[in-house]
Amino acid sequence: MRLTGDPAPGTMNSSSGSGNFLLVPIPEYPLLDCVPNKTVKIVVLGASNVGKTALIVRFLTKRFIGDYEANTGALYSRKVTLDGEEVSLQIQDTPCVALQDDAEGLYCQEQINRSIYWADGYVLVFSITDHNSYRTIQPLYQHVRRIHPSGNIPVILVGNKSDLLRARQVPADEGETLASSLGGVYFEASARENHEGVHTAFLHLCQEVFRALGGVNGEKRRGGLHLARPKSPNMQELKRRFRQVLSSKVKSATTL
Ligand SMILES: Nc1nc2c(ncn2[C@@H]2O[C@H](COP(=O)(O)OP(=O)(O)OP(=O)(O)O)[C@@H](O)[C@H]2O)c(=O)[nH]1
Repeated sequence: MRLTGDPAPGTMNSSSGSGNFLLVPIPEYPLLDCVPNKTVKIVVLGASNVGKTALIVRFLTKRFIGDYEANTGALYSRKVTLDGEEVSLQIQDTPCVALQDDAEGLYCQEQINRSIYWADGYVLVFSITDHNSYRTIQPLYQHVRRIHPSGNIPVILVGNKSDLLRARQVPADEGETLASSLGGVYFEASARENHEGVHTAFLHLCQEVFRALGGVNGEKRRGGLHLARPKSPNMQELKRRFRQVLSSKVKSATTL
């Protein structure tokens, strides 16, 4: 969801007492200043109403914000310290995805596909109170895989709304099993009640991405995560050149 209000770019306000915060994406410094290879790009994906925006806002501001409008996909930027190094973190909020009637395909806007392509790491969110939102995760992950068919996909699975235990529809062990089948870690969190859980989850993914990109001292692998396989050598062309070299050698031998 998008946060309510239309404040001037670069501002963050709270209307005191009402709990109705106004917030826009806040680049803490111009995106152009971002140091290549020290930018961690994360996208938050999931079904409708699972708390994607609430989680991002909780992570960035330590606050829970209750009033939202439909999400148009905001990009948030922030500096974080990872492995002792200052890194530019960008978090992309997204509109919701939904299962198609056959429950295997996804309704997924083009804007989301672009975000998936752009990102280095993925926060897949469902609500523990909504089994349908849980069922979207596997097809959603497959969708990410289709966009990044090769290589490592840093991912975490977040079961949000853990404060609503009485309404739980997805047991924690189902979340854990699913996360490990995707090669990620499962976190249960409540954007409403708790900052620590949300912080731990996001930071875990940031670290994973940062290390995958090369970390502090490692070889920089930006793009390496998503690099298309190098083209295999063109054998026809190689043979043609080989014949050419051979025939020129034969010619020079016969002319001696
Ligand atoms: N109880 C509870 N409610 C939450 C929590 N997180 C979000 N909500 C509420 O759930 C609703 C949806 O939250 P959003 O953050 O807008 O969810 P979203 O996934 O961005 O929604 P879409 O825009 O539909 O994609 C809002 O009413 C939030 O106040 C949580 O941890 N616990």
